[in-house]
Amino acid sequence: MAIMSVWSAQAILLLLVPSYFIYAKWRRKTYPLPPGPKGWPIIGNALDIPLTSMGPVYASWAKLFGEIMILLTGDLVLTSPIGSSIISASALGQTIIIIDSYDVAIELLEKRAAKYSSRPRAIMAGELMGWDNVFAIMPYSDRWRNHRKRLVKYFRPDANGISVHSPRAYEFVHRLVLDINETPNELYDLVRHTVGGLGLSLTYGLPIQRRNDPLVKFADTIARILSDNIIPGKYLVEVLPALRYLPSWFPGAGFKRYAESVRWMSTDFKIQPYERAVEAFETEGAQPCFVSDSLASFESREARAVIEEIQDVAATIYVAAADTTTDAILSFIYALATHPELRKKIQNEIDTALTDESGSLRLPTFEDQEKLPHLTASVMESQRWAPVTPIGVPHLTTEHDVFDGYFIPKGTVIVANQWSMLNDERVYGPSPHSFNPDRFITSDSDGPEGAVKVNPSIRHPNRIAFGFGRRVCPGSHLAQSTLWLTAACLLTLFDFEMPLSEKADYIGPDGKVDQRFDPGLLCQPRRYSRDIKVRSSKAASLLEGLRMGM
Ligand code: HEM
Repeated sequence: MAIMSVWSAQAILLLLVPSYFIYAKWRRKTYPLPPGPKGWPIIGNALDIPLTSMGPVYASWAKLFGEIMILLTGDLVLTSPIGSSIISASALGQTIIIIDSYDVAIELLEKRAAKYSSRPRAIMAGELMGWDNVFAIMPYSDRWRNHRKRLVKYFRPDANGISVHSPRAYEFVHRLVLDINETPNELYDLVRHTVGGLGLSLTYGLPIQRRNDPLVKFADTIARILSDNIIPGKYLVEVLPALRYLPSWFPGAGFKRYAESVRWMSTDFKIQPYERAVEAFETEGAQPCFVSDSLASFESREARAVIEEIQDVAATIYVAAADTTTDAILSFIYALATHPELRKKIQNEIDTALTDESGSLRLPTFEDQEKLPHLTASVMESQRWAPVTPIGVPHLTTEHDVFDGYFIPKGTVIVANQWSMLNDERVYGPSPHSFNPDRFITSDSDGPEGAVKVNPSIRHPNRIAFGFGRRVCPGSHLAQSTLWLTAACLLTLFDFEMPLSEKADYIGPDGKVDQRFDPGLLCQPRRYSRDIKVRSSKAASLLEGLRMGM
């Protein structure tokens, strides 16, 4: 009996395995890949894949390569593409799918998250330079899940959606406005230093100097090297992984020699600040932080593994938080410096809401958000108009899928074109390339005559700007809180102007990213000159009060 059942099991297997492959092949044949540009043999679309202005270029593909509509006009038959919310391309055998619509992003990245939540292999930055401990680039796995859980637990929001770390955000933002008052020409570096310092303080609890803090400088150097080397397409080894086995001395293996020369950085950044944090726990000046909080709630797993995990997550925080939040703040300042009429409108709103009966002005707090709808709308609009991550961070599929009649193979790189979703006229109204916070404003029927509020029925840009599904940004509450508070404090205290010749939209008239912005993976206005002054005597006395209290 037993032998019979082994035989029949084998026979079934013999029949099933080939049938599975035939079925898989048939399915691939039955369902085509989504439409997209025609590629060359072997290299596919490798020469078409944009390395700059990706958001608008991919959006133009979505318009161009959709289904064909046939128009009959008299004897004439015209064909016109009607666009597609999902398109595909390939580069050296790697399939890439670009999602151009919010609804499709929700369907695939959120509702079918179990298949769409991995990340493409990062050979240069991860495997060769040693940053594979950063969970933002880890594949979908238990290791990633454990790391992410730790970060989510610490960076949670309160009941009003504000980061639980808002007291530390106040401390750093108040320091920032004092520093800008002292050296307004250093605005760019001061914002960077403040955001980095806040991230490191929350992670390691170490005291951070107001300027030129050595830990912030070290972290900043490292983050720049990492972000320069994570650019897709920069290294051939990303598409031909076998190249990673070339010996370092081999001609053309310069990438390996470079990776080896900077590999120490990933180890040092993981170990050094962690050890300093642990030593500093008992010393004066150290504050509660991610490391102290995580070590206090040790779980039953082996100690060494837990410590490694805490070190890894701690190292992830700076690299994920610093550039992104800095860029969001700099884009906001750029937008308001080039739209003086909007800035004045918001400052009037601030004066009305924050001036007490005796006529003195106070600094804004998170409790003021509802009283400052124009300010909140302008923060939302800056995230929509110049999104920090125009094409998000790519996901990778871990199973075959079929969507809307299209085949999406396992191992496909999925790009969510956030820029395109944030420029959807059907959602955000006409002229989406222009900076116009009023698109988020509506009348408030519960308030006094003429009162306005943020329109809750227009999709909040944060719903798109922080990504989707199981990989959605776990630092979004801290980022939003820091951005709103910085914007509110800056507008309360300062006037900032730029020559009108410097005014530009993120997207220029040619449909590409304007030269005043970085056209790469992160959107950042290039260094700009502007004139910053304290805006009134009330603002000056507020700054003086703040200085005395520090
Ligand atoms: C304005 C500021 C920020 C923006 C626009 C932003 C945006 C994003 C986006 C688009 C993703 C990818 C989501 C996806 O794959 O679908 C992401 C991931 C991530 N972000 Fe942020 N982020 C910001 C600030 C922060 C901050 C302050 C932190 C840390 C406290 C943080 C930590 C992370 C981490 C760890 C990931 C990787 C998540 C994973 O792979 O599971 N981010 N962020």
